[in-house]
Amino acid sequence: MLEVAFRHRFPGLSLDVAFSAPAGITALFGPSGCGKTTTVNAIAGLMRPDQGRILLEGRDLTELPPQARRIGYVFQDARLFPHMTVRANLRYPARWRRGAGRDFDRITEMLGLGHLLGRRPANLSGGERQRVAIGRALLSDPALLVMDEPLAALDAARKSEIMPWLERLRDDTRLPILYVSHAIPEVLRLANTLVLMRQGRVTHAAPLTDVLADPDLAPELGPREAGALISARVVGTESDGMIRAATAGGEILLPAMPAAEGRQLRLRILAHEVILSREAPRGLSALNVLPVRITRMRDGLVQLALGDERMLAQVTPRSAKALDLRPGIACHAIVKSVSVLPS
Ligand SMILES: Nc1ncnc2c1ncn2[C@@H]1O[C@H](COP(=O)(O)OP(=O)(O)OP(=O)(O)O)[C@@H](O)[C@H]1O
Repeated sequence: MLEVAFRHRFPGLSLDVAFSAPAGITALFGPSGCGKTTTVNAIAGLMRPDQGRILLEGRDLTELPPQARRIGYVFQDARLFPHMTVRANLRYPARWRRGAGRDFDRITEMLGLGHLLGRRPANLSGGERQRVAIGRALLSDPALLVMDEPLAALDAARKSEIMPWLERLRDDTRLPILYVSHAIPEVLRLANTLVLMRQGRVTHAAPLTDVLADPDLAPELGPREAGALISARVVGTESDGMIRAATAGGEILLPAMPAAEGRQLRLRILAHEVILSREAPRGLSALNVLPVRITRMRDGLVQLALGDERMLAQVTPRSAKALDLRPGIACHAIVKSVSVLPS
């Protein structure tokens, strides 16, 4: 666990930053200039905040020099040593840090680097170079991994190539990973925890699913992005190939895809893809109608309880009035489309 609480004054901006990052990926998200890099620099020991404390697994980092903090870094550009092979790059941290380099085989296997060990960075793709950079950071025996826009320099194809490796890293290690990003798709797919920053302050820090289902916060991610992430489990395949999946509020049909029974999925349901009806609808082309209860409403966004999970629907003030929508009432959520994220 990383626990950050510090204040700092620059001539143009006062920072007051406080959040915790548990194991898994914590995304630091906010507009340009809100203080993300400054926060990372304070954690790394590259700047000294006016006041505050930074604790990593209960260890106070505040007085430690950067090299003693046990933080592994991955930047936008891989920053590998060009004259060294991949193996030598990966072995590099073990030259100067005791305890580093221990899990060489496990980490190279986890990141799929085995067949690249003899190559030099110039002969790797951008995605492969980033994987080596991640491996090198992990082999420095870190207690925290900081990734500052690690995919920003990659094209879309390379981004989707490296994403599953990042998911594996998130799921296979118990490390807290601080992930700075502007990109909503990356945050949605990777983050467990979301820290929203604005003008030098943390406005919210919460599990990603809570932020996405909160009508007060969801708009901060962008007007078209409001919508929840819910979990589901594959229970069967229909004769036409469509997948039946169980959610907290009942079964849902998903587009055909190869999916074994029992597989866990994460479903992204955008607020503007959900229609609400007070009556059970009939004669609709939409396949998925879920029983829900309204829990909160704010500015055209309605939060719905689906069993013990929450989702969002977007409604116009006119429809909200016509249907007399208010917290506490039961209704039916007609879900026009669902996207499935790997889990
Ligand atoms: N060394 C400095 N001296 C004075 N002001 C600074 C200094 N470093 C940062 N700032 C101020 O702090 C603000 C936040 O900078 P920071 O780089 O942390 O933002 P950011 O959220 O990482 O932005 P971006 O997403 O564009 O990288 C800057 O706009 C600037 O006003």
